[in-house]
Amino acid sequence: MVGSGRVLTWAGSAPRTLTRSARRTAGTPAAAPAAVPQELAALTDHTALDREIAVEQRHLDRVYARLAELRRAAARAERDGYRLAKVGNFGALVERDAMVFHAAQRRHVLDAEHEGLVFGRLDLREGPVLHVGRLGVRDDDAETLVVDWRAPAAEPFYRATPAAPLGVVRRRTIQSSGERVTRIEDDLLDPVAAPAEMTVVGDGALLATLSKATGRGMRDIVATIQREQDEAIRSPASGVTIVSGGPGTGKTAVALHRAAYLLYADRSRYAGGGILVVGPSTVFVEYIASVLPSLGEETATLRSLGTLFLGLTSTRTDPPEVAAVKGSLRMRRVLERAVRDAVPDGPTELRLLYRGELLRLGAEELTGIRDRALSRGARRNEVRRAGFDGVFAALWAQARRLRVGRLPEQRSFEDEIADRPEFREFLKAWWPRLHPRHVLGWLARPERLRAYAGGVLSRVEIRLLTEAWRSLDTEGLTIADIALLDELDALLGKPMKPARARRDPFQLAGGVRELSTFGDRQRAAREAARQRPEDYREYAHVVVDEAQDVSPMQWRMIGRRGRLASWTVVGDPAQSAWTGDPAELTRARDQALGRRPRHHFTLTTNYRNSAEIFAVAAAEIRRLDPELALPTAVRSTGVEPVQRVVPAAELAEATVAEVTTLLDQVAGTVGVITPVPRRAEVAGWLGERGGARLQVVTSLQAKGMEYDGVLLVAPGEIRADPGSGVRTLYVALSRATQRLTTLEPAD
Ligand SMILES: Nc1ncnc2c1ncn2[C@@H]1O[C@H](COP(=O)(O)OP(=O)(O)OP(=O)(O)O)[C@@H](O)[C@H]1O
Repeated sequence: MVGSGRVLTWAGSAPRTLTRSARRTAGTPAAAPAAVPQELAALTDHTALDREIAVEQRHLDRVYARLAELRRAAARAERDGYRLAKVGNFGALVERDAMVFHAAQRRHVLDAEHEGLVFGRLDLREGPVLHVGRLGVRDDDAETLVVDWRAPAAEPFYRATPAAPLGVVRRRTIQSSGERVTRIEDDLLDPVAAPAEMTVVGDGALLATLSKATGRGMRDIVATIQREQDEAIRSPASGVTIVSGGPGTGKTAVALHRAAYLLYADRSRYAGGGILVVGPSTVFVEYIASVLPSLGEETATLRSLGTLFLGLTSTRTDPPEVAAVKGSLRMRRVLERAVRDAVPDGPTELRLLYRGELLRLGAEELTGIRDRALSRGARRNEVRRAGFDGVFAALWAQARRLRVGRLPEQRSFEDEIADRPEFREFLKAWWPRLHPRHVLGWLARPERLRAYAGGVLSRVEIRLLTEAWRSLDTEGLTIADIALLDELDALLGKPMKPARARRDPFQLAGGVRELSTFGDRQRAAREAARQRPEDYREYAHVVVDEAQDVSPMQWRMIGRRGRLASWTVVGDPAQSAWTGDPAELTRARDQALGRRPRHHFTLTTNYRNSAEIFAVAAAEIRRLDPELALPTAVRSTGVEPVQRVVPAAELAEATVAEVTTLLDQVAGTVGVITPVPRRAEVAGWLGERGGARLQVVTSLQAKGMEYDGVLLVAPGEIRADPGSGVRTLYVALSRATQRLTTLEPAD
């Protein structure tokens, strides 16, 4: 494994029985395969490979036979268990629990995890051989057939290196298709302890995996997690785990595997409370959506920053300079002023004829009543009643001052007025129940924005917002607007509703555990996730991906959902498009994460890009910071990126031609990355070409994405943005696994 050093490098997948001299090569760290030494190449022996595959096949056959048995036993045990439960006492319930749990757990997970069930083997200095897989399986005499990848016993599979073999002599990665072993890849970690007959085969599992074509969705990396990644995945459950590293270092993969690890380590806490995974865009969330289900975990909630608030979906991005204003903490002050203001076009006075006298409240009095009701941080939707009471009190005082004849008791006076439809209409129009979207609409009125933002935002910033919100009604919300809506929601508050107790799906009343099987628990966790209200905020764990692009206002939005949570935060500052105040960003982030202890991890190897592609991306970011520590790309393909300049008039034609070439050259996906304003135009040029293999995204949507081939259209326009152009271009240049072409239009 990378970082642990390749032990032997083989031509093709030919196996080799170790010789003394070969063993001595173990422990030489090398990120990419070296040339095959002559002396070793001579030892190529296909029979040895077949023999090793046959050994693993025998084990796999045992595992699947045992699983079939367990499934049958589980069905039987469940039937018997339910019969027992009919006895109806607590003891019977507990017995049923014990009876069916283990077998049903295996049965359920087997259904989800059939493919690639066993993927690893450890030959240890001492003790029996261990096989590692997607779930744990024991034989009927309690012998361990497979260890769950998340169990402590599996740790050496990910952590052992030649320098610190942790008792592992040989680590083997096993690939299979259905129930058949198709390939094995070995690392010899402790050659001195290796018995003479030990065989070591393969090119190394990691490189074999990385060379596979990219699909539309991200894959899990459970079979090839690297040591530094494993340390982050298994870091303590509490507090905040912060993972940083350059492009392609597996930050997203680590974050998702960590979520699966936490669900394994403490299922009732994390499945019950819920895990929220936040990514930058809907395109990205779709891309990562299959990873957790492929690990047998379906209960996490995946959201993009544009879909975190009350079922709204926004995919539009603002230009960086506008996003910087909308994301600034100063917007809080602007929004606070807005929520205290009078409703636009609402009534400015109240006139009521009461027993021949005119009762009148003017604008000033009404404002005074509103201000008093809203004092001390009261939330507008929650204190409507106080506002109404203020109006009643003012009218009553006036009626008394005017000595209205036959004035009844105050209570009857109020009842009489409250019965009047025109009065009720007034109250509704004067103090309506407000949705955050209403108030955002007020901000889109230039005169109101100027009033709210005066002294808080600069004139330039106010102009930027005015321009941006001019199209609010026609083009809809942007991703940055969603955090403003969430802030407004917090400021406005909710109208009071009677509290409804939440049922804990993991417990029966009286503390008796109702749900006894793993299947039941999984279903209950899914059910709990479904039952969560739209604005659920009590997540047990929050994962923030591409954290470098979360604005201060967005940190506040996410923070509201993670007050009770532990956190995993992954990102790379060098890829940030944030051009606002960095101090604000730190402040908002620290506030969201609170004082929980922090655990920092840095990933240093780029698994995505070929070395040739990453060299181009690295040169771009070095324009900003020549000293920046960058990851090392592990694979070299020998294919240099293509950089073309074409006359602007020929850009469409060249785009179509280059995309066609890339679709031919790579087996997997092709991404076309464009400057934000050009996406629709470029997508139009390409039409239906490439089908599901082709995706056209903006440079901002490209965050976190990965394609086998990338065509980058007009990179110079992306770079030209003075705030974050170079960083955004760095992101775009680091999306490809195999081929990268850039097309620059020339004037
Ligand atoms: N240990 C591993 N084994 C196999 N593949 C891996 C491993 N680690 C990462 N990868 C692959 O490398 C690619 C990049 O991983 P990922 O997207 O998680 O990186 P990232 O650090 O989040 O990148 P970026 O910051 O550029 O968005 C993915 O295809 C992932 O599956």
